[in-house]
Amino acid sequence: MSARIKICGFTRPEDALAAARLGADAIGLVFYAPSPRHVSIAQAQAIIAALPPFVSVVALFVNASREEVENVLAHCAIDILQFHGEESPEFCRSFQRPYLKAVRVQPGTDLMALAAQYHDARGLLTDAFVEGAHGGTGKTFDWTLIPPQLPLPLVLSGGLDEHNVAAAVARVSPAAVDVSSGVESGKGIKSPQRMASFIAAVRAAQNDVSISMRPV
Ligand SMILES: O=C(O)c1ccccc1NCC(=O)[C@H](O)[C@H](O)COP(=O)(O)O
Repeated sequence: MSARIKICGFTRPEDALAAARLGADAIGLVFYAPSPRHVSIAQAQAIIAALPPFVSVVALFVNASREEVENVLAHCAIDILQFHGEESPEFCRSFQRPYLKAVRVQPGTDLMALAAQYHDARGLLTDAFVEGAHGGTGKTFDWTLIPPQLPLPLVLSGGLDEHNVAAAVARVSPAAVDVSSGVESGKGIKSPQRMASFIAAVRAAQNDVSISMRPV
């Protein structure tokens, strides 16, 4: 099955519409105030309103309160929640919505144990561990730290771009890839050219089934 493509960190409706037209499966909205990609509820509503049908909207939080998450859910048409901090499994599953749990991977990270704890997640999103940052860093991590038998769908992220995503897909055969910095021309400003190149690279990698390593 082909890897789904999520592009994260939109701040402008026109960029999200361009992503959808280019074939992105999902767009991510960052509800985390310290991020340069943070969106308000009004911005999120405008971005969502610009999308055609059948593009999933992912709302990203970092250690948000229950009230913050519920406020976003009350005002925006969100399909999937993404928890990018130290949220407990109980917190993640308490909204009765599909969710992704993000994990910042470094040597010693036990992804099998995390997959067991967050067993009802729609997927485990693996990002790079960077001291003092929660995400959107543009940094890659060592993909060999991902166990081949991970029991949850893998959403690979962290420093992906049009130049390395084909190798990433070939190496770990993720269920989905997630990118932010790697398709930008500025923080929160997505480049249509870079998004097109990224999506083309994912699709091209998948046509070369001979180099896929993860069993389906
Ligand atoms: O994008 C941000 O600014 C951000 C801030 C805090 C937590 C998560 C954030 N983004 C999360 C994403 O989903 C990114 O797509 C993921 O971290 C990969 O980012 P990048 O390495 O820039 O592609």
